[in-house]
Amino acid sequence: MAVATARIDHILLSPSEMAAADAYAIEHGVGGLELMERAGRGVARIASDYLGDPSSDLDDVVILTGPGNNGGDGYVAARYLATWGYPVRIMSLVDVSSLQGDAAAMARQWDGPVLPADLAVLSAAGMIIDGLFGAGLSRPLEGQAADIVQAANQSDAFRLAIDLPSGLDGATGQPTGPCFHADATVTFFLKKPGHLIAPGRFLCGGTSNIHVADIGTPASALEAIKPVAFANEPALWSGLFPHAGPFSHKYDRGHVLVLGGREPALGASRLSSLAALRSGAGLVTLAAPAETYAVQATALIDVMVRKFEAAFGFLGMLSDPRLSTVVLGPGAGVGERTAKLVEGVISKGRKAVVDADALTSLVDRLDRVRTTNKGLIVMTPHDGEFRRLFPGLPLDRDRLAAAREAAAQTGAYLVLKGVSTIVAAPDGRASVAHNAPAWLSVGGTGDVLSGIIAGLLAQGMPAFEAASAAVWLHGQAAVKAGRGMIASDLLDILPKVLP
Ligand SMILES: NC(=O)C1=CN([C@@H]2O[C@H](COP(=O)(O)OP(=O)(O)OC[C@H]3O[C@@H](n4cnc5c(N)ncnc54)[C@H](OP(=O)(O)O)[C@@H]3O)[C@@H](O)[C@H]2O)[C@@H](O)CC1
Ligand SMILES: Nc1ncnc2c1ncn2[C@@H]1O[C@H](COP(=O)(O)OP(=O)(O)O)[C@@H](O)[C@H]1O
Ligand SMILES: [K+]
Repeated sequence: MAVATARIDHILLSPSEMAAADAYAIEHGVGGLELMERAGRGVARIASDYLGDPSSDLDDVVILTGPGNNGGDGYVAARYLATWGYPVRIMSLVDVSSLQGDAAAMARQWDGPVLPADLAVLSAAGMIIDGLFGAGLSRPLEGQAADIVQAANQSDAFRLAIDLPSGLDGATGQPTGPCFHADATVTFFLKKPGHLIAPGRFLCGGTSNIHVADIGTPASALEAIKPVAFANEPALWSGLFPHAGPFSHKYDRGHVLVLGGREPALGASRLSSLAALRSGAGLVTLAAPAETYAVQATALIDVMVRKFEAAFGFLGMLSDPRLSTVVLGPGAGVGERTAKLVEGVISKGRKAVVDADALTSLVDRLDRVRTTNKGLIVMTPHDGEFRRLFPGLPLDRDRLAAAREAAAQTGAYLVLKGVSTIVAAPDGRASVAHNAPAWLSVGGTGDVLSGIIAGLLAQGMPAFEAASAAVWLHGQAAVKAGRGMIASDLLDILPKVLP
């Protein structure tokens, strides 16, 4: 399938990959000035959508321009908006004579007012468009740039960012220091990871206010760039999503084994078991530690419950080759006993979803997992678990890089949970979710997620797509559940969001 005809809008490009795409466009006959013309026109279009029709009582649109091409886009947007009848002024951070290349050429085409930086003007603006810095941001804002951004943030004006809010790192979604707080953002060709990874997504104005303008970059640019980051949307994984066919048998649809939890978290493994069934697994067995058997067998109707006394009893269940996928962790208890079970499952080559207590049990024991690994492992840490497992990785500075590095180090698929859950594969691919509502942060939802992942793995879905699909479905079910949701609500709603 040629990239040019495939759906591509879920692809994310880092700022350096975007620079390569721009260079490719220029090499292939789309001139730099033409790219900038289209970029600025795209910004003007979106700005006019937010502003409404031009009228004499509109407050000024102030376009902030900086030293690079982001400012060049600002000059183009100014020209279009003025032509369409909006009251526009440019406020330039730099002396216009210092501009170079395309930006200088676009500045020459602007014959309207150019003001020096003046914080008072900002407080009276109706809209502030940020063309200070975009993908070329190379250090934290300071001095006058920082003052302007802070004054813009305090104004009542609508704030629109060109490409990226100034001060936001497009690769990581982290502000590098002072940062423009946009109500909306217009970017070009494709989004960048920083548009989706929190807090970047919120600094850009939230998913529904992040717009992508087509500036003529040929999709064939992606063949050379070979993108490895994706927005977690159905286009990424729906082609591989398992669906029961007319002749499906329950054994074709996978059999998941869930390690049963212990007091006080017996419900955690029940949530995982039911989520695996809801996501389409044909059979689910919960392996209950003997003292919990009666409770679990009474509580569960759709899930089979088997009793075990010791590690060998649990691992002995895997003599049934149909038990292809195991969930380890929810409510399992932290310590050597759980670590041994994880090691045993992994050494038997089963697909393993390693979550919660099983992850904490692996702290300082990750090497054992690496050396016994014969199968496919998906780890689902939240920040606390991630920090304990991978203390050297830059979680606070760059979640995407941290998740990728953890996957590369362990050979496992990483699901780094949080506001914008990241799935990272050992081969470098990563997806960034942007659909989870804040009310998903309630006890037990992580257990549901690990069950969905296992259910999809058991049906043969490849791990990167299975984990990404599970994260998306989990978020989507939570959106549909609405505020006040509890983890078990997700089980009932899941069938309604399945593709
Ligand atoms: N063909 C294309 O490429 C297209 C590009 N497009 C647009 O171009 C934008 C990228 O343009 P760009 O590469 O010129 O970078 P931009 O963000 O304008 O700033 C770089 C300048 O800022 C400076 N600087 C950086 N940080 C700083 C700081 N904290 N404080 C002070 N200075 C700082 C930096 O200086 P330096 O790092 O070299 O010292 C350099 O001078 C992109 O976001 C999109 O809007 C579209 O038109 C589509 C076609
Ligand atoms: N602010 C938030 N917005 C959206 N999703 C969130 C937020 N905080 C947490 N989540 C999600 O909630 C789930 C919590 O999982 P986890 O921390 O494992 O909880 P538990 O162990 O209680 O099941 C994860 O899927 C995570 O991505
Ligand atoms: K900007």
